[in-house]
Amino acid sequence: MQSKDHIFAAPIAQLGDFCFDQNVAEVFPDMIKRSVPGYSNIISAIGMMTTRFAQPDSQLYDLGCSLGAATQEMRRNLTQPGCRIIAVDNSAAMLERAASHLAAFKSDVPVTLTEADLCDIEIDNASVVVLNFTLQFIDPDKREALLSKIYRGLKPGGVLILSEKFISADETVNELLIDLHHDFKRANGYSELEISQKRTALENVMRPDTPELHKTRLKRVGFQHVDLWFQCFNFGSMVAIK
Ligand SMILES: Nc1ncnc2c1ncn2[C@@H]1O[C@H](C[S@+](CC[C@H]([NH3+])C(=O)[O-])CC(=O)[O-])[C@@H](O)[C@H]1O
Ligand SMILES: O=C(O)C(=O)Cc1ccccc1
Repeated sequence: MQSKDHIFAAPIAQLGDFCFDQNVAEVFPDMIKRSVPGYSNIISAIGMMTTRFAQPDSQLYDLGCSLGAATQEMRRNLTQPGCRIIAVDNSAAMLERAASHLAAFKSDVPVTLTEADLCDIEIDNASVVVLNFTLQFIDPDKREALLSKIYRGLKPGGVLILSEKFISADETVNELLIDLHHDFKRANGYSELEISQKRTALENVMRPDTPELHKTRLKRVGFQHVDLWFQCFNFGSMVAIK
């Protein structure tokens, strides 16, 4: 049985910053499905891109893996021999549950779960790197260094799939996309209170960039081919090829 997300359902007197603790890990599959438009389409496409971009005897990275949804989809779609998936998160609660979720599926592909800050890990011999809604939680001043490290760790022809919440440079469109996202959450059963409390809790921890900034930065660190391949409201996914 999967637990339903009621984290922001009751009024919270002293609303702290959102964090990926045990309570969030417990309800995470329900939370992400009801909160992120296009999430399941993006997970499927990560599998499809794995089939295309994985190179024999290389490493695949799932950075900010949470419960390992992208890891599982990569593992299921991996056809090349000699590969290994490295799934990294800095939340112990998430990794604990990721281990049991992944153990529920049979697979010959080795997966290493690593508890670490993405800013401290090494990336090497990589053919596929996934940042699925994770870069938005990294300190904005550290984003370019992280992307540069990923670029250097990728093999020629390797791919980075970068999914994010976006802001729009046009204020009117920005407000429209935020409103449409709130409509999406309402349609998925979240109340006004849940929507507004979560919005406040996320303010200091999730700092989205514009798609234009993402594209310029990916090119600046060296990626030759960069574009958006999916967008639904203010959520989307980019592909960057070395
Ligand atoms: N500095 C950091 N170092 C490592 N992990 C971090 C850091 N900051 C945040 N995280 C981790 O990044 C994940 C972001 S969720 C990713 C969903 C997943 N990719 C999915 O495809 O289901 C997205 C969301 O909840 O919107 C959380 O598990 C954090 O613990
Ligand atoms: O719920 C929201 O409003 C979001 O922006 C997405 C989200 C989903 C899961 C954890 C944190 C943020």
